[in-house]
Amino acid sequence: MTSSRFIEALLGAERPLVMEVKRRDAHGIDLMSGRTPADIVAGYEAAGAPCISVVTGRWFGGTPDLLRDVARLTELPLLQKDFITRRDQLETARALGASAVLLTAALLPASSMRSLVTAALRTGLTPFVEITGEAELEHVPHADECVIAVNNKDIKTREQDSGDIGRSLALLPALTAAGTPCPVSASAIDTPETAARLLRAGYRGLLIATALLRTEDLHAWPTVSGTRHAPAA
Ligand SMILES: O=P(O)(O)OC[C@@H](O)[C@@H](O)c1c[nH]c2ccccc12
Repeated sequence: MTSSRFIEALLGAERPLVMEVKRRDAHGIDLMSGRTPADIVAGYEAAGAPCISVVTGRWFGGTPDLLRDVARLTELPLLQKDFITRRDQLETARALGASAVLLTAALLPASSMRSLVTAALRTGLTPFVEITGEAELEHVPHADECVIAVNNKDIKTREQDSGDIGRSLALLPALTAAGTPCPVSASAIDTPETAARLLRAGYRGLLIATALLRTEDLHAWPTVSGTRHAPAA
């Protein structure tokens, strides 16, 4: 049993999508379309978001203030998405209102990953560890207390590729074997059908920004019970 509010919320959700607030996509294209963070958060809450991700990283037009603003708007557990490399950033994340923090395996030496996971847990934050390959799983301690997410895009090329959902499908058994209670697939999930396919494969959460910020109807995105009853694609 986990003591993580973030993990509990995802595991208990009818629509287990980590809905993301992201100002721009990787190509610099605006995703807000004139809406405020309050408009977006209200839409996400109405669609039953169990938790919300806030991109504070500059590549995507984010700032730490965006996290603070979203934290004032909602009680939902929040994930900070940025490039965390130092322990003091964990304290800051907590102070801004985060419940979980992104730790990106592709960008962190193994020793830093180990110490940041442990430090995050000690700070009361859930590590949201993002990987792109099986070898990166070796450096994740306390996996039973972490969300482990497969990034379908390549962070080293600043996510300018179109992504490969097959990566998530291939890595799910390794994630489960590593011991995370909450395997997540992140990035490049562009349609409700792709989302349903990943949930049917066994993912317990999906992290989506671009497609949700562009969708006309958040309620068209899958729910757990809808997915269970749908005929296999
Ligand atoms: O817009 P998408 O393709 O749905 O992707 C969301 C999310 O995975 C992406 O925003 C992301 C993945 N890793 C990051 C690291 C920092 C900031 C943002 C990210």
